[in-house]
Amino acid sequence: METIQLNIDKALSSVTKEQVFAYEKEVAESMEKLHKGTGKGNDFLGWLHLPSSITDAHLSEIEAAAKQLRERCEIVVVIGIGGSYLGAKAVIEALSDTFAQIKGNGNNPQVLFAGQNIGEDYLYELQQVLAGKQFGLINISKSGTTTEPAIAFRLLKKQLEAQVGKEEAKHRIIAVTDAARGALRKLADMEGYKTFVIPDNVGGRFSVLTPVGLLPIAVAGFDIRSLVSGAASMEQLCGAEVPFEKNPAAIYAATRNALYKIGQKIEILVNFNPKLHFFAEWWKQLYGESEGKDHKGIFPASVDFTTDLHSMGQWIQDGERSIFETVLSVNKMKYNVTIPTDEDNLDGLNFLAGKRVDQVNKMAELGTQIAHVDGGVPNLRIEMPEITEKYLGELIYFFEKACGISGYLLGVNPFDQPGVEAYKKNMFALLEKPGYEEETKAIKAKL
Ligand SMILES: O=P(O)(O)OC[C@H]1O[C@](O)(CO)[C@@H](O)[C@@H]1O
Repeated sequence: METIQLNIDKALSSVTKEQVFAYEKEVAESMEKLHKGTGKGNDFLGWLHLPSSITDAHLSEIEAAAKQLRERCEIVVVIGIGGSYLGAKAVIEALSDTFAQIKGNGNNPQVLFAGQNIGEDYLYELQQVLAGKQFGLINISKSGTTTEPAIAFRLLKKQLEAQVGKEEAKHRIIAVTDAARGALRKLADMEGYKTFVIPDNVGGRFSVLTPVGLLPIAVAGFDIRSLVSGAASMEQLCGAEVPFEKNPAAIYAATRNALYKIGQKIEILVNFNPKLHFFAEWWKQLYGESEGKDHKGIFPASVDFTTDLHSMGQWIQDGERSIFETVLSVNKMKYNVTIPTDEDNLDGLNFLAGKRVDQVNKMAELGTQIAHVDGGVPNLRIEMPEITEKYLGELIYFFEKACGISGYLLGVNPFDQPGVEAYKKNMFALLEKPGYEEETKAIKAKL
């Protein structure tokens, strides 16, 4: 059976296989911390066995709720930020027709996103798009108090109620939040919205395989069962009992830490397929929030090739040697486009006539790998047979498991994010939120 494959051969000119394998014992200890729940942040390990423990009844409930929204709405706006946004966005973008918003999306509603920024023009333009449309809302917030989604929900809830009335609006709003706590839970219970629970022991960035990701993905018309079963097969392949050399999550975590140790402090997740752009955004939150603490951590960056070879390519080839690349490579395209011959051949490209566009892309990929490795950029490669729900599920779990191991190798708590509170505190102080009087005084003195 085909699965995603990790290949670290082209990183081994910078670190040796021995340096990677020297992590075997520490990886085993990290793995044990995850599986026995003895490490830092052990109250947030609910993602570890999530794929294999999701029940058929749970998936059916999500599918039924998605069906309700799909029947009533031509547009569904998913409101959320960070882990309450990026997983669904990543999977939907990867699986969707790139031009679905122009072409229409068959029987599927358009899925739009809000609450992932505080852009006034973004919200205004979204409200205009929704005016006169049959739309619904999925409001996702674990805490229920995050400012960005709360502002978007206020605006869009009002608009929806004005357009269809309070009673109908109730059937078009679903809340995904904490089981008992938080403002969104309170509001949903008060208004009688359908709700789904984000388990207490699953942090935002590890929540894509809960209703946080599964509900929007099902609304968009994709197969959540296949996504979960892909993740479940990776749960086995990355299990605690799988030996180090055969365990892709262990090898990935060890290699990136070995590289970090020799000064490769930036990891660039590379794709050669624009559909994976938002997958990298999801990955950046996963690794950035998990590892960037105690003044440590690999900085997770991303590029879309070949697009960014014409902008960032120079830096990557020739800039400071503090980077390594992890390339997401997709074997098989969905469609077949052949380059035509041209009588005049003014662009000199007739040597490509009859070749598929993807053959050119694959040679760009290989050429880039060789150039970057020659230029001193270690290269890890993850091959994906094709972009389907199953392989995205595998990739998600692979990165989650490796992230848990890697965070423990680094010696941090991979499951908290205390640093993100700093901007919130200042923003509230500047906005003179009641209760922030002291902070307001202090911050104003700095202006
Ligand atoms: O789901 P919530 O509670 O609105 O949080 C959204 C995001 O905000 C953070 O808490 C901090 O940015 C992330 O960890 C999380 O994914």
